[in-house]
Amino acid sequence: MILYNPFFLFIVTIFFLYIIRVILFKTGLMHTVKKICRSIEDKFYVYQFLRVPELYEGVQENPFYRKVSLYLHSLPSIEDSDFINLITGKKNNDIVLCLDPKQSIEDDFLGSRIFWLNEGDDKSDSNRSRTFILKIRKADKRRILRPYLQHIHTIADEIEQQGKRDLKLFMIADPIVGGKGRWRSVPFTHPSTFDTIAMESDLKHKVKSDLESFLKAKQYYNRLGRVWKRSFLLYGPSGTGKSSFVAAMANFLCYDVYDMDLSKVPSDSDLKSMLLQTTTKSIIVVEDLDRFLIANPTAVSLSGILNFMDGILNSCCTEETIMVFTMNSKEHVDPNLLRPGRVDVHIRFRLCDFPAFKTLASSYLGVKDHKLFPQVEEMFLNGASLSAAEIGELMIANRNSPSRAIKSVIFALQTDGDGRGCGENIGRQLVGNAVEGIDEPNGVLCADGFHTVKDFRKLYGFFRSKNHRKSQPFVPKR
Ligand SMILES: Nc1ncnc2c1ncn2[C@@H]1O[C@H](COP(=O)(O)OP(=O)(O)OP(=O)(O)O)[C@@H](O)[C@H]1O
Ligand SMILES: [Mg+2]
Repeated sequence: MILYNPFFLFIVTIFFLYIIRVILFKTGLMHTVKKICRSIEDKFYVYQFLRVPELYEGVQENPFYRKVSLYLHSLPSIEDSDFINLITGKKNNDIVLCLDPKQSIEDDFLGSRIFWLNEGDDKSDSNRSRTFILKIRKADKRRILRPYLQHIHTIADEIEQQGKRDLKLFMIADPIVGGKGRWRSVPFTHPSTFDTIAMESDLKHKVKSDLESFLKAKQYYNRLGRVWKRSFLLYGPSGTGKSSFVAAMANFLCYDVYDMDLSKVPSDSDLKSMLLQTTTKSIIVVEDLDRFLIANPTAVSLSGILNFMDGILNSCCTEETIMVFTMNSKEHVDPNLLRPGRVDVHIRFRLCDFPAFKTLASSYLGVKDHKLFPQVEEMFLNGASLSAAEIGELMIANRNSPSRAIKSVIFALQTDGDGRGCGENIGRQLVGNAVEGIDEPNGVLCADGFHTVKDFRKLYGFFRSKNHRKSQPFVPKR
């Protein structure tokens, strides 16, 4: 009889509803129900799909892809994605969420729902690049598409300006895994900065202001009919900080790094297409160029390298290009390869001298002065020298005892200091890992034989007057 009691039936219904709610929310069923509801809802709308490929015509970089990527990765809804990659950010305790290929994400704009799909890489087709697909209701398109795209531009620019972007290191992909002539990226977390590099501070300021004035000079380069490009050559013995300097430049500019390992580039045409794939706001680095040239490569020809250095291939890009070449010595390299205009800034990295040693002692050991310093100084003055890498290693190994660390450096200078630095560090105005000169914004830097900025300026002035060329005023744009 109780079964027909309305009160009892009410209680039972409530109980059942409660159980269903618990099942839906405590298990993944709710998610599935929502998905089904959404796919039913979708049947009532007509959608339009818009592709944002990373490359267009298979080779040239599409800057909008990068902006979309920045924008999507800043959306709070990324946390609700079914699959997400967790990657360590710039700081150690920073976790960055990164979209998985084939992953979709939702966005709301002006009251409309917009969907994005990360198409990822199509490994079966090496010409197909990564793509984002925008899915928008046709009914909403006229009203929101333009303002929405503008909104993406604005937000992405803001993120870039605030330096929130996580830097990437691009390397040439293994042809079997990543496709022929393609880049793959990993987070760039190199901690080197201009502050951590033992180098004359005046030189660091010159490099920084050179970079800054170059970035402001877009209109100036355009007016001259020149590709907006700046090339740096870092040369000097092993372990003197060339690669660390590249990382410091990238961290200073907040730019990605493209590690162009020429030995992995199969041909000149691949070199071209890989260059066109590089994105703006990045530094293209060619390490150990001298070794590559001496090895007499067959895959990439000298003219391929020259075209690359001249930036002809990048001339279709209106954005700035920064290239850095490193080498141990310029001795065996055709001077034509390093002529002014092809390489703008030559920075010479030297073995350590006493001031550089003191900088290292201060940063590695926290020691500004020590009773053993005069002995070390004398050894440097007598021509003994070690690279910053060698001294750094000794200091790290003995970091708990500064005296022991300095003694081990003295010992190494006695045994290894075989005069490599002899004549290098003595009698020079610039100390430590020194540059041979920094030019004016529209000029060229020192080549061999000009050891001071003054020398170079004299010669440069001579050429200018000879060619009856008037110096152009420097017009910063930004
Ligand atoms: N000037 C410097 N100041 C501080 N640390 C330095 C300096 N030079 C080198 N080091 C340290 O030595 C190590 C090696 O330096 P790095 O790889 O930059 O040298 P490199 O000139 O690129 O050598 P190689 O020519 O062999 O590639 C790094 O760990 C770096 O921190
Ligand atoms: Mg290096």
